[in-house]
Amino acid sequence: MVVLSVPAEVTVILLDIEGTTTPIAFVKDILFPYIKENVKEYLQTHWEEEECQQDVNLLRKQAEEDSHLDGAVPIPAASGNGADDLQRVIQAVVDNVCWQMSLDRKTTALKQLQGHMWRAAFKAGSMKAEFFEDVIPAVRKWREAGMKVYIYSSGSVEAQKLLFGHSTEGDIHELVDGHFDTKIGHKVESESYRKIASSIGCSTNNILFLTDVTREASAAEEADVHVAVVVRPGNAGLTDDEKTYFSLITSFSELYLPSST
Ligand SMILES: CSCCC(=O)C(=O)COP(=O)(O)O
Ligand SMILES: [Mg+2]
Repeated sequence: MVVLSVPAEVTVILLDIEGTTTPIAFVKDILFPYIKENVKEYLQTHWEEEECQQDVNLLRKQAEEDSHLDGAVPIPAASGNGADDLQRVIQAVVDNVCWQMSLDRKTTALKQLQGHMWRAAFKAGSMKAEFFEDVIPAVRKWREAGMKVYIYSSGSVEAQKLLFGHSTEGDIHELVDGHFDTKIGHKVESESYRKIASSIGCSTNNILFLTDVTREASAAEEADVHVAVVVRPGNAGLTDDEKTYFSLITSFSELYLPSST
């Protein structure tokens, strides 16, 4: 088995979710289709609620920022004049969400609505989050060795907590010390990793970030964060240069903590 030694200065392990702790297939085949199939009904049912209105307002603001993009879908304000007008606005929100999802966009607006929609499915028990089988034992071991474990995903913090609270292995939220999402900044921007370190109260070189996306690994590395790229079944392939440049692991069990036995 390949072993990657974790530098002694590392005290925090920061984990991506999709493609790292969790199969991309779970996200693409279960989480995302749930949104596409239910978004219209969700909006119709929850439209009058404060939370739903905040989600729509954020999506509308994002749509304004996206107006220069090819295929962008604007979201008009509701005039308050009748059911037809309301249905027109709801359809625009649906089309905007589907357009963003077709591009796998990671905007805070999209991720916030998705998190609110998944809440019902997870709480009803009709959806359970999948984790690769090495993840939970490894995280337990790291914590026993004194490591802190944080999550940094484009999925909203609320959605992340749903995944850890409703997994196929039960409620495992206590394995995580804290969560970050795109509200702290985008995962391909190095400043996000500096802000995360500052929020945790450590230096960037105390963090080891595990992700499947090399652009995220490069951004973290630029901020002096240690990185390893996680190669999982179903992940996008890496170029030969990426394979040579980055430390690669195929399972969390390949990480060796000098402080553990
Ligand atoms: C709570 S994760 C839901 C999946 C998701 O929406 C997503 O964008 C995953 O992105 P990641 O940064 O974990 O690769
Ligand atoms: Mg990922």
